[in-house]
Amino acid sequence: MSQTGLLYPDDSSIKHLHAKLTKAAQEINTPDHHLRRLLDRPGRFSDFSLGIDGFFMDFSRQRLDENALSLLHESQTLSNALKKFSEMTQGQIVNPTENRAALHTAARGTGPSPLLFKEMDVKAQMQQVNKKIEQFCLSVHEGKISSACGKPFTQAVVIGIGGSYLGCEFVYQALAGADRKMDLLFLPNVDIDNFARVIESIDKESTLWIVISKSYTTTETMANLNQVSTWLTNQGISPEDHMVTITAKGSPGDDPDTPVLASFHMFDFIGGRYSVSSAVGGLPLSLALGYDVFKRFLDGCRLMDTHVLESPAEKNIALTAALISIWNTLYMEYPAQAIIPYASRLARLSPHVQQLYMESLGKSVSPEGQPLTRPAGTIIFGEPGTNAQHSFFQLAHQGNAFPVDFIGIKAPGYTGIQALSKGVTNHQELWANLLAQAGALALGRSSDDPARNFDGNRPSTIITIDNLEPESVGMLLSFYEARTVLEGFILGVNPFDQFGVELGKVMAGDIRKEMAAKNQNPSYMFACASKTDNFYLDLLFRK
Ligand SMILES: O=P(O)(O)OC[C@H]1O[C@](O)(CO)[C@@H](O)[C@@H]1O
Repeated sequence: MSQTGLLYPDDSSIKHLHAKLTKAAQEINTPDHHLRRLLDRPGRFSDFSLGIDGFFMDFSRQRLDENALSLLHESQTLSNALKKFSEMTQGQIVNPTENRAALHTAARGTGPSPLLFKEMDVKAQMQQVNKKIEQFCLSVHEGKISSACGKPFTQAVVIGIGGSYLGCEFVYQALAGADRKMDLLFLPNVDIDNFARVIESIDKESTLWIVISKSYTTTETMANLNQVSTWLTNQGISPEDHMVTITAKGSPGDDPDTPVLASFHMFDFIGGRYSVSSAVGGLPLSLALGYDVFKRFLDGCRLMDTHVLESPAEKNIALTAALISIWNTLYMEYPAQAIIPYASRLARLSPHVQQLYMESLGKSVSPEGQPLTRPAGTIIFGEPGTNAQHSFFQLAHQGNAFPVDFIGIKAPGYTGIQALSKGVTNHQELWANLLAQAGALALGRSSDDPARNFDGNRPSTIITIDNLEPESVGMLLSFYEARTVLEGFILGVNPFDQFGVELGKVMAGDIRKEMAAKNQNPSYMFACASKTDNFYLDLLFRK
């Protein structure tokens, strides 16, 4: 299949489509295409919304019309994005720069059975890992596996960074309503105060440490592992008696002689930012909430996977969202995108999607190494509503506009007594604000006082899920994964490599060597390549 993408430089059909999309954007930027006018069109809401059981997406307040949407679908056709997505779930090499497949979908059972990859039955291997997780967690919960101090494990701390914790933290917080079997804490940052906060919050005698690192070389994670091990030993606890690892087969951490309570494999064909449905999420979430909850989360992921694989393009929710993202970034030229869940339990969704999207699409060359016509991707940020209204929505309404994904939950987790204030419950108040914000951004309100004038015409999508049960959270996670991957395929980038994170690591290594020399020899004179760095090291080490 010939490779192409919306950002490919030399494809004449792409150039022609790009010109049509650019013209369509110019039309949308005319007064008779203000959202006030678009929203008045007959059938606007029904034609610009899509849904499946448990997941509804209303994009009627996005600044596009039938013409623009139809042209955007042409970009999907030209790039064969949906076909490529399907091939991805079957184990084809979709990460050519690392010669890898991307089989995060197989971790929840999506794709053919058996799913053979390099003579390995991938699904069978993953089911084996999940079986091991289920059995280990049951033993911990039943006290058959307990701490070296003879106590049951009641808390677990994930030592991991990036995709080795962000997705897990998002899902753990989202599922806060589930019966908690253990508390889960996270130690991602090498900042010693992150460690300090964690040890203040745990009982060391009943805490299990979960080291998660696909490479087992990430400096921060290895430094935290060393810090925790040193602290435990100093506290009279043998680290290996309170530790499990999750790492790739053959990584430095995958040493059968490493004495830990248990070790679980992750696979090199699952990238960190796509790994929460693998053991990376499976073990911590099953320890905290029970394996059945994790299994229900996987069921939700698979439901959305199936929709993306089986629905026709014009009914495809994740594809449509990917096309809208491309439209807003490339043609409407918005500077960023916000994810604003009107649910405090989804507070960690945008940090997870930040890595998922920006580490996947923040590229400037095609998988074949061709410079793209412009760098891909945009900035993702977000906070829960209604908090965001009292933080940065001033700019959303009257400043440099940006599109918003509003996420609403039909039924909150809390089912206790609910007071009425101004005649409504708090959950209803939450929804009143969500709907009002989307409306105000779209419609605005004219005023003779310029400071009080709202020009509106500011785009948003409203995503509604039934609740914060595991299945709903799984659908939401898979939706953003699929939206990211499809956008990458359509643009013509490899969504699965991340060489951009390497230079900083190398330069930190050079500075680290200078610091280590000083620690060895206090009279050492810093000799960083950069005089600025020498200034800061002198400052840092000055007594
Ligand atoms: O799981 P590892 O190998 O420690 O990597 C942690 C994170 O660091 C990154 O590799 C970026 O440096 C992410 O892609 C990854 O999720």
